[in-house]
Amino acid sequence: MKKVQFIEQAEHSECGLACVAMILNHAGAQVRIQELRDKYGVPRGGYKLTDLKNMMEEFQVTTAAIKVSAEAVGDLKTPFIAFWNQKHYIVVERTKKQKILICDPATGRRWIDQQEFREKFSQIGLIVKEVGETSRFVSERKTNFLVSFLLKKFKKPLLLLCGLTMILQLFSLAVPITIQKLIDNTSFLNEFSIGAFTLSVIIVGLSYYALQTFRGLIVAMFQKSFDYELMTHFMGNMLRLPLSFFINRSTGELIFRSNLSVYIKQILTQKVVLLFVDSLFLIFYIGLMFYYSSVLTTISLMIAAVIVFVSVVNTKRIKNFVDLELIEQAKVQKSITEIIEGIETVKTTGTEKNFFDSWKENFQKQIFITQEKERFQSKFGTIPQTLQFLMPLFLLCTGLSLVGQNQVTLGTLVAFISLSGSFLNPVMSLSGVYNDMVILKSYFTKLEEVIHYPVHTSNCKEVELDSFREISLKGVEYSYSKYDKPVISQIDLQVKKGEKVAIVGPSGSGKSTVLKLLAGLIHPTKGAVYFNKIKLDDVSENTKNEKIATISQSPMVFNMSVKDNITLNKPFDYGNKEDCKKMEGVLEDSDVLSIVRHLPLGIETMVSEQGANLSGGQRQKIALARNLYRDPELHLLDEPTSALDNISERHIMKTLFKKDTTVVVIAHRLQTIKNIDRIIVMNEGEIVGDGSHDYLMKTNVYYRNLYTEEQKMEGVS
Ligand SMILES: Nc1ncnc2c1ncn2[C@@H]1O[C@H](COP(=O)(O)OP(=O)(O)OP(=O)(O)O)[C@@H](O)[C@H]1O
Repeated sequence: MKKVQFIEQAEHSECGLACVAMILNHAGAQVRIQELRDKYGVPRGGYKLTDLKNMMEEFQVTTAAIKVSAEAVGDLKTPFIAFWNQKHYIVVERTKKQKILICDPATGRRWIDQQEFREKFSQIGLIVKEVGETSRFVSERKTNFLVSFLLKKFKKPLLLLCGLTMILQLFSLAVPITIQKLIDNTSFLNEFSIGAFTLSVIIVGLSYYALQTFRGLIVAMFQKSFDYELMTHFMGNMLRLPLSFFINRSTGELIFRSNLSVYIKQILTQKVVLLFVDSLFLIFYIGLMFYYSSVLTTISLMIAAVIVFVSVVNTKRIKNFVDLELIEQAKVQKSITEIIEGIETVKTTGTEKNFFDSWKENFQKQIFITQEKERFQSKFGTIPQTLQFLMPLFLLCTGLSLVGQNQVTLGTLVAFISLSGSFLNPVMSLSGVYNDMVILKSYFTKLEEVIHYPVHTSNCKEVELDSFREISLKGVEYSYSKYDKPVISQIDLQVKKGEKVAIVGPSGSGKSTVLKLLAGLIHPTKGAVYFNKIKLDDVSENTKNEKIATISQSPMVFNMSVKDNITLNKPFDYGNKEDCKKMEGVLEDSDVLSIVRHLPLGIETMVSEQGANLSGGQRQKIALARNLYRDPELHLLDEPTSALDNISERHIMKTLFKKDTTVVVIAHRLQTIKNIDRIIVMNEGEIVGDGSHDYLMKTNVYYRNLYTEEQKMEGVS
């Protein structure tokens, strides 16, 4: 029966997508989860069963959703998607009388018993009815990144490494030949003189030492540059990824992935080079062994075949353990990151024990799997080692009888045993390396998602623009996933140079989404955003960075000085009058002056990680100062003063609106934007009002309601 290729979910809400990918691949449509993610997106709450059905239909795999009891699943055609625990999807791969093999995208492939199945199965399944021809869709494969990366950047050191390893192998080949000559041919030593022989041994020993040292140095150099290149590639790519990539992904999981390069480089340098060289040398060894004795060679080859067989069988199981281990390790990393990031909430809610227990549960699972892996390795991984240990004894027994029959000389037997030891080393390392290659693949798939994630690029040449004249949204719609209702729709909005526009509306009405679209952080699913009548996607990053400055709802302050947080590491010269004047203006306008006045080192005072030594309002002021320092032509501000007191808020808004730059601001207090020229009112993803406060109060029921509600809350009649 064809096995289901297990696919792990990368985000908490993509279990459905992973199950679809597993079923589609099983049906013959080679599709990766990343490709489905790009095509359908990932809704925050996950997919409905009908969405999964529709997706598979697009690949010509017809399915049917059925209600079925846990007892009756044995009659269903496998694999199928099962609704699990009322909140999750898994694939049921096989059913036996007492056991069921499941592929859970969150925890891996495992056999479970009937009782667990009965407890967790939510009695709904999606079974495959028919597989059409066109499902044999083969997506365009990227060339193997690792191979092309290695060949492009490390061809020379790798060749050098292979060359050196080959020379070192030749040394080990020379030893048995010499032993045979010494034992069988006593005149051999006379031909040479003891002194000359000893000298040759010393020279050979020194050369071996020099070569080993040189090889070690090359390995160290290769590891350093491989680590550097892979990580810079990973980080470079990660920073270029669109915001949508990070929206539903866990920080801990991403950190965990970035750390995998350490293992990859170790496996690559210590094992893969050996694999290449060893496989070349096996042919030499076998040839020489045959030359010495075909009977003994046959015995050695049989033992080697058993070793390879056992190792390959073991490897499959070990790969399973490694996949599970990686999933659990990532979970542990995720929970640690979450606890550290949310330590304030953990403390204020008094939930230290709950978080500790949840971390402990994950950690226990992780170490349990590691222990299972180690136990398996000690039970079965040692079979090849035992055979390796026994082989010289087998050879000695058979060899001695051959010596008795004068078929081989004693010297040949001793040389053969030494040679077979050297022959078995590559066999052992080959099977070990196969193991490592399989593990390497598991590690690498985790990095690959970041490395291969498509970066949003424009088809046209990017346009540089001198100045900002207007920004507009035309017929814009945005949804987080294909089957989700759009969170905003039919948005037409034009903001001209110099305008001050406020966006207001109830929570969840789509204000931040509009702002993110204007900033180019996300891309419309329908319609387009225009900057000076040019599609925003076609405008160069340079222009966007220069002309637009955005503040998100929870701006980040970094672990650097207040000054560096404002300049974001751009050069700032205290000796330069203009730099100082600009900074003074910014500090005054953003009211950061009131903060730094009380700090011991002024603007050189260090801010803790994530601004932990500042108040929420102080962090907002610094973020505003950062925007002002950039001196953009368009400010996009998402509730930039929500944590500020009324006085600071009024001061900041007043200075912002006084400037001749264009400002689009989402406001949570209507009082502060009452006097602005233009207010956009949003409700349920649509623009329902556009005009001045007075105009909207007269004509717009949504705005009037918002305003009067606020007035009531503030106790003004
Ligand atoms: N990552 C996400 N995945 C799916 N839906 C999302 C995601 N982020 C936001 N939404 C949904 O999009 C809709 C609009 O959200 P948005 O943040 O734009 O509203 P908002 O008006 O700015 O709200 P608030 O005033 O509370 O900030 C909401 O219904 C929200 O639940």
